[in-house]
Formats: sequence, C-alpha cells, structure tokens
Amino acid sequence: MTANLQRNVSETDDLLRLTDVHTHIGQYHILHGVSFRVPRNQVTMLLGRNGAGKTTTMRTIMGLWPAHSGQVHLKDRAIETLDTMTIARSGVHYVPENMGIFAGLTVEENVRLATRQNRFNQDRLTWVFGLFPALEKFWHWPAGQLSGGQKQMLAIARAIIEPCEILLVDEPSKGLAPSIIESLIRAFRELKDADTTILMVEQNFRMASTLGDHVAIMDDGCIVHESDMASFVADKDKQASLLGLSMEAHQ
Ligand SMILES: Nc1ncnc2c1ncn2[C@@H]1O[C@H](COP(=O)(O)OP(=O)(O)OP(=O)(O)O)[C@@H](O)[C@H]1O
Repeated sequence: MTANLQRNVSETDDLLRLTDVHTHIGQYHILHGVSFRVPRNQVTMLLGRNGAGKTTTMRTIMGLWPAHSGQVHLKDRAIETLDTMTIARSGVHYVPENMGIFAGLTVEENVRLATRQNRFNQDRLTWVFGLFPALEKFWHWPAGQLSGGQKQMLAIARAIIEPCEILLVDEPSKGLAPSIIESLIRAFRELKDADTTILMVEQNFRMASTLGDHVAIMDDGCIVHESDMASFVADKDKQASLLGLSMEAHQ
C-alpha cells in the first residue's frame, strides 16, 4: 500500500486534526501553517528542537493562544474559535509542562477540583489509583510534598479523573529519574490500552519511541515530517537530520 493510500484510509479516523494553523503571540508569528493528524486510540508524539513551537501548538489546541487562522477539528467539530473552558468540556484535557497543580492543597483536593461536580466516580478513582498507586498512599498529603514524579502522576490524574476524548501532555518525563520514567511509560501504556487518545510532547527518545504510534516533527513553527513511529525509528538518517541531538537518550 502506498503512503498516500494509507493516509486516505486512516484519515477518516482522526480524532484531532490541525490544518494550516497560524498562531501569533503578541507581535511574534510563532506557528506558520501547522498541519498534522492525531489518530484515534493512538499515541501521537510531537517532537522537535527547543523553540520549535510544540508548546505553542498544545496551547493553540486548548485555545490558550488562539489560532490566528487555520482549523483545529475535534472529530468533525471545528474548535479553533472556542474558549478554553468549552474546549476542555468537549473532552480535550491538558497536562501543561508546569503541571498546574496546587502545592498547598492535598492530593485529594487537587484531584477533586478537577472533577465536574466536586465528587468522585468511585470506579474511575479506583482505576486512577491502579495507574498511580502512590496517589492513594499520599492522598491526604499536601501536593507540594510529593516528589517530582508523583507530582507528574497527580497532574495526569487530574486530567483523566473525568473521561476525556483526548489527553494532551507536555513533556511528562522532564526532570525525572529513569526509574520514574519507566513507571510513567507503564501508566501511559495502560491508558492507551484503555483506548485513550494521547498527543504528547516529549524530549526523551526512549519514551517517545516506546509509546508513540504516530509522530509529527516540528521545526521553526512548521511540521517538517509526519509518519508512523515505527518507520521514523527505523530511519536513523531522518532522525539525525530532523532532531539532531535535541532529544535525551537518543538511540
Ligand atoms: N510568551 C511568549 N512571547 C513571545 N514568544 C514566545 C512566548 N512563548 C514562546 N515564545 C516563542 O515561541 C517559539 C516557540 O516556543 P515553544 O515554547 O512553543 O517551543 P517548544 O518547541 O515547546 O520549545 P521547548 O522544547 O524549549 O519547550 C520560541 O521561539 C519561543 O521563544
């Protein structure tokens, strides 16, 4: 099957799709016509050098830095003109790079605040505890006292405590020890097995290549490559030319 044909067949099952998106931050034109797809029930990795525009893309999808032009489709619905709250309510949940947790509140309070009606669905909470047992253990601790890895787990738990269509996660492995990264990889794998669609920005190549099904590479505010992860991992020359030494643990 040719690449084009493959693309046409699978395009019908994109959960999220960006088409020619331009974003300005103040006077700066940051995204220059970004187009890529996030297939349903897959993990899509958004990779690229520092300053390529990955976080800006995530924030644009969430409406935090609205697109100046272009389209963002969630299934068949155009969401690029919606406000952030409406986008989140439509099922697009975001774990920002700074994690966005409240250090002075307990783990429980942090997760409770992320529920729609200030109460837990017990089955969902049990599922989250299964993914991140440390959160159950430290349920009544102030979030500020958690380790870096546990804070990341709390940030993800807040994003998945309510069912979502797609989870956006910005650099979850940043600053974490290898053993913690391995446990995050296991948790994301379980999420994926539970049919969660994920778009992730990641600097750790092992995490990106192990978890990713699909990959989009950014450079200077544009997408410069998009393919399935397996063929990108197999093409060492392409990795070197598009990513250089920008990723940790590059193989
Ligand atoms: N608030 C801002 N005001 C002006 N320019 C900004 C702002 N935030 C980001 N930029 C610029 O936008 C470009 C893209 O930044 P962005 O954070 O999206 O890149 P990134 O690929 O996520 O980088 P990194 O991997 O370092 O996090 C960079 O040139 C950055 O300097």
